[in-house]
Amino acid sequence: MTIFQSSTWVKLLGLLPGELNPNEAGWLALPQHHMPLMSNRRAQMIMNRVRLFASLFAVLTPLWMFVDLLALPNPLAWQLSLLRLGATGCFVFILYYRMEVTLFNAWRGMAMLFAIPTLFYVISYLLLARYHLSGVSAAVGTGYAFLPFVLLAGLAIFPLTLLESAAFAAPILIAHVIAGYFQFPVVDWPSFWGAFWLQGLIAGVAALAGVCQLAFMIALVQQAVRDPLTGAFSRRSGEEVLELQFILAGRSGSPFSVAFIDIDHFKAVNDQYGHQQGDVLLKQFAQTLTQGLRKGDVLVRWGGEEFLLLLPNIDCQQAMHALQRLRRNGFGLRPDRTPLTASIGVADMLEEGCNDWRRLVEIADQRMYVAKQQGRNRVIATAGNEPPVSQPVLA
Ligand SMILES: Nc1nc2c(ncn2[C@@H]2O[C@H](COP(=O)(O)OP(=O)(O)OP(=O)(O)O)[C@@H](O)[C@H]2O)c(=O)[nH]1
Repeated sequence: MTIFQSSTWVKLLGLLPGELNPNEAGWLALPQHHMPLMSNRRAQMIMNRVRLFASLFAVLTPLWMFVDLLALPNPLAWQLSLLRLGATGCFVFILYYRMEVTLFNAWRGMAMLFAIPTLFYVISYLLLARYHLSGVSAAVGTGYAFLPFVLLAGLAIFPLTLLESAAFAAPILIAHVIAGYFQFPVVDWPSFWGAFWLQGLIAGVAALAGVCQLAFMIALVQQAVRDPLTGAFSRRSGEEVLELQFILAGRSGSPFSVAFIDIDHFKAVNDQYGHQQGDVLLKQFAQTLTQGLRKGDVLVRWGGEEFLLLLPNIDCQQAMHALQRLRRNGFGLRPDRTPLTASIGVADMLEEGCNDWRRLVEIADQRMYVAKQQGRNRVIATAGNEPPVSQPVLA
């Protein structure tokens, strides 16, 4: 049993938005299984907030220079002012540096953003430690010691997993220890460890805030991307995922198959048993199909009783095997207890030499029609002028 299946974890999940199911709870701890659409939107959000933070620091950092010049002795005031100008330049650089929206680049942006004030803190701490300040100067000097607290609190504005929060908080906590280490003989150790403990607490609260943001973001993305009846991806978000996966497969040169699935004789269910019963059947069909999918496979409700299955990293032949497995599990039962069946057309991006996902879907759709013409309840995966490869009727 993993930690994500434990009863404590499930109880904790009860405090989170209902859109998160236990399988997705691990998304709050680690980023590696997030669906691409979710990662993309999160990356965009993190990059925007990095710019927001950088613009705030780009304004506030030089402003404090005047206080330093008025309150601190020279050359300390000038050294700190130069340090501030350097840091401001770095923040402005982050503000205008454009990067492709990927999660990796979002992490890079955050790393740069937090590295600047962390270094600033260590250097300023070492400069200030050379002076015995008193009165207003001492008060201004003490203000520098609060920077790690501000940075740790700042982590709270990012929708991060627990692992990411820990990774970004660690260098700030380490910087505090390094600053203390360099001043070993003169540091007041009880105050030092008291401050460290407080920083740890703030890091914990910020991590919680980040995870809550992430949970609500996942809930909103789920609501926005899912078809409310079946829980499959809606057509609009499905097109977005399709485009993204198509580009990724094109870049890596790996196969990418799509299966166009149309339920057989669905109109008859509506006509004989009513639209509501038809809805129940659609829901059951999507749920059964989803249960049999591998991680990374995506089911899209393309329209009415038509679904599109996106199968990254597998070619037509492997897709046929996957579909065979799904058909063996069955798609549920019709109201008269006979098995529900579907006609399926499959196409692989590499095999078809497609450079447009729309064309790939069109080919799979045409093959689905061939399956219908050949008597339904089968999978067709080769071009029309070749002998059709169809699987035997299972129902
Ligand atoms: N209950 C319900 N029915 C829907 C929904 N969307 C589309 N439909 C119905 O799905 C039926 C599709 O019928 P057809 O396209 O004629 O196809 P079919 O009866 O499945 O026959 P074949 O595809 O040829 O096997 C129509 O009656 C639509 O009204 C929905 O959300 N709920």
